Amino acid sequence: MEPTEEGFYSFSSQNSRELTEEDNEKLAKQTNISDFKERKLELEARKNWDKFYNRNKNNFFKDRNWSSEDLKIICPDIDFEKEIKYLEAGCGVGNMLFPLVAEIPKLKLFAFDFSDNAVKMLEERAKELGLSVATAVVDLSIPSISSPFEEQVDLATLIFVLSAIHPDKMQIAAENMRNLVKIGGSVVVRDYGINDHAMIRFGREARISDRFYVRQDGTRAYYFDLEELCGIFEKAGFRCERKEYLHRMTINHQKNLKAPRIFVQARFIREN
Ligand SMILES: C[S@@+](CC[C@H](N)C(=O)[O-])C[C@H]1O[C@@H](n2cnc3c(N)ncnc32)[C@H](O)[C@@H]1O
Repeated sequence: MEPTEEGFYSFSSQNSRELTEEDNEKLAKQTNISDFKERKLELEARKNWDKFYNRNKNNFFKDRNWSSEDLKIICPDIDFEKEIKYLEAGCGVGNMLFPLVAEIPKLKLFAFDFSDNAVKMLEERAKELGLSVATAVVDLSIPSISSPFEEQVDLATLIFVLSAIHPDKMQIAAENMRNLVKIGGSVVVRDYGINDHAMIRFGREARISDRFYVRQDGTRAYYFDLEELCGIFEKAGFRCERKEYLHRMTINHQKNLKAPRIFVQARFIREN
């Protein structure tokens, strides 16, 4: 585990991290919210993300500048010199899509999110940049959605999206992704992993169910076990081509704080 830059190291593995005694103490103090509040959060999921984007505009998530290099490693067989139909599913304001197309200009772009505000902000940025992006407002957790686009894509990404969906509806989301991607096409997922620092840090009255939490602003986050993530996509008709936990340690020397971030990352290929 060599530092890759000051205060930061990074590696990937097939295992998440072991919990420390301190982590276990923090987890033991977490308590569940009521069933009533859980149902309310589900009913208001779209509204809460819409409010999130209204409040934060496009300033919250940073452009994911790792996107093109990482995608080329995850999908070495895809020829990015050719036109590739690429969909950012759960696009937010396009923090994956914009840096990606800056590096891979031949991408044909598609994007959707269930937050109207997010999609509007993405459209504005696309217009400023003179980029053509087919956009739609789509809720991935509704069974059997019909594709808002005329064509199925070669490659789709779900970046920190599935974790925002209720675990009971993740299977539906994966099945919907199958309809959006052509046979042989890929879905690349990056999301929060079990035992991530942020999962341990939640306090009382924030746990909805096992590894599923609500933030102060009403948005939710699930922390995945890698095998569980693969199971969801395999059941939806995908083959898992690659899977890993990504380990990142951010260190604040001044405050003497360490934040061991854990993400899951996988590539699924539509089989039939
Ligand atoms: C953490 S943000 C990530 C946004 C973007 N992918 C990125 O990398 O910055 C999660 C996104 O998922 C969207 N989302 C949550 N549930 C969704 C659903 N059921 N259908 C479509 N989008 C959803 C939210 O509106 C939000 O934009």
